[in-house]
Amino acid sequence: MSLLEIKDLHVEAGGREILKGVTMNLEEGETCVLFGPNGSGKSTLLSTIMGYGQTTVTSGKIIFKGEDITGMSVDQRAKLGIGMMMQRPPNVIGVKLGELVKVTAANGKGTTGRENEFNMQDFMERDVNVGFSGGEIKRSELLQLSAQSPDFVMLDEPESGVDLENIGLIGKKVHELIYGSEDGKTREKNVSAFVITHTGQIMDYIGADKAFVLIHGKIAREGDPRVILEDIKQNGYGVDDE
Ligand SMILES: Nc1ncnc2c1ncn2[C@@H]1O[C@H](COP(=O)(O)OP(=O)(O)OP(=O)(O)O)[C@@H](O)[C@H]1O
Repeated sequence: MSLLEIKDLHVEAGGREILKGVTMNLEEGETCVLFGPNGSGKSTLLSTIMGYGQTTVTSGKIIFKGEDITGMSVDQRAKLGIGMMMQRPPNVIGVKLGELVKVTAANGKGTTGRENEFNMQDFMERDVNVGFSGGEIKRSELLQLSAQSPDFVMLDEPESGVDLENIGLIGKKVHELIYGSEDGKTREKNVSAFVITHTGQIMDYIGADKAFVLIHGKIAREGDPRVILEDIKQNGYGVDDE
């Protein structure tokens, strides 16, 4: 059964059309990766599904769990079970990470008190994201997602900017978010996921069922993630700048 259906989605930002008719389907329990060159609209697609950011949907539809969510607010979408790890989340001055995690857990299905697992114990009294390094932001975003425990999780380049020591931690926590366990031996849940990756590194930690390639605001290709990744590594995206 389809969990997410995107139908001919057109999105504008800054007076320019960024998404030019995206149509795609994500099945329940499926993990999909999204490849594409810089500036092709990947983050815009994820933010538009989340309902976050300064973009305008000019036409098309986003259907989640059979419901048209195109015009819904971010918090309505979060309540329906959508969660997102942003590439560059905003600083939230005056709100401590610990407070945010508590509120998120109260509205979601996850739990609090897990900061040690994410190596975030020294950050709970700090304002959200203020002065956090790139890797610290990733761990903080994952901690918040674990408190929300969404049914559908979108991750915008979870491995980018993460050092070699922390990549294992991030990979395990992403695995846990999707399957309910860190080690991959047991599957307590099967959350659906949509993950942007340039390198495919995160695929060492999660089983990707399908890949999409977004080029110039359109899905140019769909298929086996490993075949597509290998092809991109060998041949590039084969596109010129517009
Ligand atoms: N609010 C905005 N105003 C103007 N332009 C925008 C806005 N948001 C996004 N864009 C533009 O839309 C294009 C797509 O951006 P987006 O961040 O979605 O690309 P991406 O595929 O995620 O790129 P990358 O791989 O570099 O992260 C870019 O050219 C970006 O500058």
